This record gives sequence, C-alpha cells and structure tokens, in this order.
Amino acid sequence: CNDAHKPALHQTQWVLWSNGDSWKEMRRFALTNLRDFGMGKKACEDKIIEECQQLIEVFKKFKGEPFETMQPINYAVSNIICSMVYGSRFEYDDPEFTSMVDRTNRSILLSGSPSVLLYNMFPRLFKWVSDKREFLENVSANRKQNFALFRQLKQTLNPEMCRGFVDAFLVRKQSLEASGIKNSHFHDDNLLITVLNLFNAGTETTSTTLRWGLLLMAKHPQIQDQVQEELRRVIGDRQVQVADRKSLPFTDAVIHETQRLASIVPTALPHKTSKDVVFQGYMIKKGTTVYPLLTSVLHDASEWEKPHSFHPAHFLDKEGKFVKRDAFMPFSAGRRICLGESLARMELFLFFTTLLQHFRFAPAPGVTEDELDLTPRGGITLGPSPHKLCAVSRM
Ligand code: HEM
Repeated sequence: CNDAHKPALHQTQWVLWSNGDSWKEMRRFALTNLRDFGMGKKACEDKIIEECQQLIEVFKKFKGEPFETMQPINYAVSNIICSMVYGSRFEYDDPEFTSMVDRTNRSILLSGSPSVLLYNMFPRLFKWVSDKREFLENVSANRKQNFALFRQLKQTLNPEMCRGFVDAFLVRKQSLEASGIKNSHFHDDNLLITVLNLFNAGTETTSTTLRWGLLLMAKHPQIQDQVQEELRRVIGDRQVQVADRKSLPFTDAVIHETQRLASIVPTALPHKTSKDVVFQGYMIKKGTTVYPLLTSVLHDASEWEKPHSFHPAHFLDKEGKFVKRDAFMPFSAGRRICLGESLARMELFLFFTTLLQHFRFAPAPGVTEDELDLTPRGGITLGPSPHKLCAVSRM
C-alpha cells in the first residue's frame, strides 16, 4: 500500500533532510555555520545572557501574580536560534515573530492530537480530519513567512559579511551557480527545510525543558532552596557564566535530572534502516522505520535508582560532586544525535540559573505543591500540561 511510504504529518518537514546525501551535506553545512555564528562559544553566551535580561523584565511585569510561562519562554528561546539563522533577534511584540512561534507551538500540540495520530497510522481513512488541516495551514503560513524573510535578506545580502545561516546558504548557492553547478543540494527547498528544522527544533525543545524545570522547582521547594543557596554562595548577585557550571554541581544535577525525568522527545525521530541489520539477535530489514525509544533508557529501572521520581542525586556522588551517567541521552546518540546539543545545554544552564537567581517560583495561590500536575501533554515533544506559576522577585 502506498500509504506506508507517506511521511507521517510530523515528518513532513524533515523529509528532504532525511535522505542520505542531502542530509549529510545540510547537516555538515548547518553545524559548521552555526558554530561560525557562535554556537557553543562566547558570542552565543552573550546573546543568551541578553535574552535572559529581556525575559526577566517580562516576568517582573506579573508582579508575583500567577501566569502561564509558555509564551514568554518560547519567545526568549526562539530568539537565540533566530539570531543565528536570520542574523537578528525579534521584539516579543513583533506580530511576524510571535505568529511564527505560536503556530509552531500549536503544530507540536496538534501532532499529538488523537485525530492526527490516527491519520498518521491510516492516512487514507482519516484524510479529512480538521486537526490535520490546521496543522498543514500552519506549516504553509510559516513557509510563506520564511520566503518573505529570505527575500528581504537576499535584497541586502553582502557576501563579505554574512549575518546568519540564511546569508551563508545564499552565498554558497550563488557561488555554486556562478561556477555552473546546477544540481547541488543548495536549492531553495533545502534552504526552507533546513531553516524550519532549525527553528522548530531550536525553539520548542529547549523552552519545554525550561518550563519543566520551573514547574519542578515550584513542586519541590526544598530542592529550589538548595539551588538558590548554591547560586547565592558561589555566584552572589553577578551574572552567571557558562564557566561557572563546574562550581555549581547541585544546580547542574537538577538541570540534568529535569531532562531525564521529563524525557521530552520520548521516541526521538523516526529513522529508516539503510541496509539489513541484526540487532540484539533480531533481523531488521533494509527500509524498516525504527523509533529509538529514549524514554526506555532515561527511565530504565536497571540504570536509575528512582527512575520515576525527581531525584537530582542521580547525578551526584557521595561528596556532592557532579557525575555523568551513560544512560543520560535526551539528545539521542549516534550519527543523528541532536545537532543543537551544545547550544541547548548552554541555553538551559544560563536561562535556568539566571531565572532562579532573580525569582522564587511557586504554585498559584490556593494550589498546593502536591496539586501541581506533572502529567505531560502529548505532541512530538512532551511538555507540561497548561499551568500557571508565580515568579516572586528575589532582588
Ligand atoms: C533540550 C533541548 C533539545 C533536546 C532534548 C533535543 C533532542 C533532540 C533529539 C532527541 C533529536 C533526534 C535525534 C535522533 O534522530 O535520534 C534531535 C534532533 C535534532 N535537533 Fe535537537 N534537541 C534540543 C534542542 C535543539 C536545538 C536548540 C537545536 C538547534 C540547533 C536542535 C536541532 C536539532 C536538529 C537540526 C536535529 C536533527 C538532526 C539530524 O537529523 O541530523 N535541537 N534533537
């Protein structure tokens, strides 16, 4: 049946990337250029710190009253990847930016709706589901918006001074065309798919993890006390830097434990075997779709002392020093490992520590810590269910 070869809805944006040579070339180009634009380096640290300050101002406006953290955190995190990809950040009230981020977020929610899940399993029977229509409309609107952004960037392109990934891609495309190479992977479709992949993967994952982190702090006030005590003792009032991570073992353990417990990409992304493989005695035929079940490792009872509880001690030794664990793989592993791991780790550390320096996170009045719900909502990623938190200023 042809349906078996159709990509599931959430894969529609990944298909061009996922085929052999095109994927290799785009991944290599994206990695090199994101590094050139600061990924994992000081330039990127400065961008994240600037965005932390913007986010703090938004949180302060709620004056300790309960609010939903999703939108402001999404905008702050999204701006980091935007500044690397498009070459500039956006204001949080710029409708062009907010609509793109909100639509992406909505698509991720829709991808976990029962009707879209049914469509993905039986595409012929469930062609007309309304969630699928909305999902595709969102993808199409984001494509149009990106083409408009690319047009603006093309008009002001200066090959001597690339502002971000899009500029670098356009310059490479032009130089290949000038040398008469017509069939390269540097074409408009790959530009669009790569930019959408970076934008989608670079926004929701990190912002969802941060929201889990704050929710877990409100749920476990004694652990929040310990993080804030460590931050006060080691950092005081100054801005946290990436280099401080090794002096903040407890905080680092809390961030790792948040990622482990939340396991936000439970099935990673689907892959296809490129040849027949024998894995642990099982024969997997070439062309079989394989889902690496990351949760089976992150919650494995033979690896973790308390697999289903929030237990930062999983990452600490008896002296309170941070310990790495082999079974910690929220970014997956192997050749398809998350391309943005170093960026995500830097963002999680700087946003989480800076927010905890400035605010005490607590449930809304009338809600007890026990009543804070940790049931995840479905989607390609597992985020916390809608909830409100109070961010009470500490400075
Ligand atoms: C906490 C944050 C993040 C988590 C937990 C996460 C996790 C993942 C996972 C599990 C995969 C699938 C790996 C596989 O196919 O086996 C992935 C792929 C990917 N991620 Fe991330 N990610 C995060 C943040 C980011 C960021 C900030 C970026 C931005 C550059 C990014 C870009 C990508 C890309 C481009 C891929 C596809 C890689 C490929 O197919 O070669 N991710 N990520």
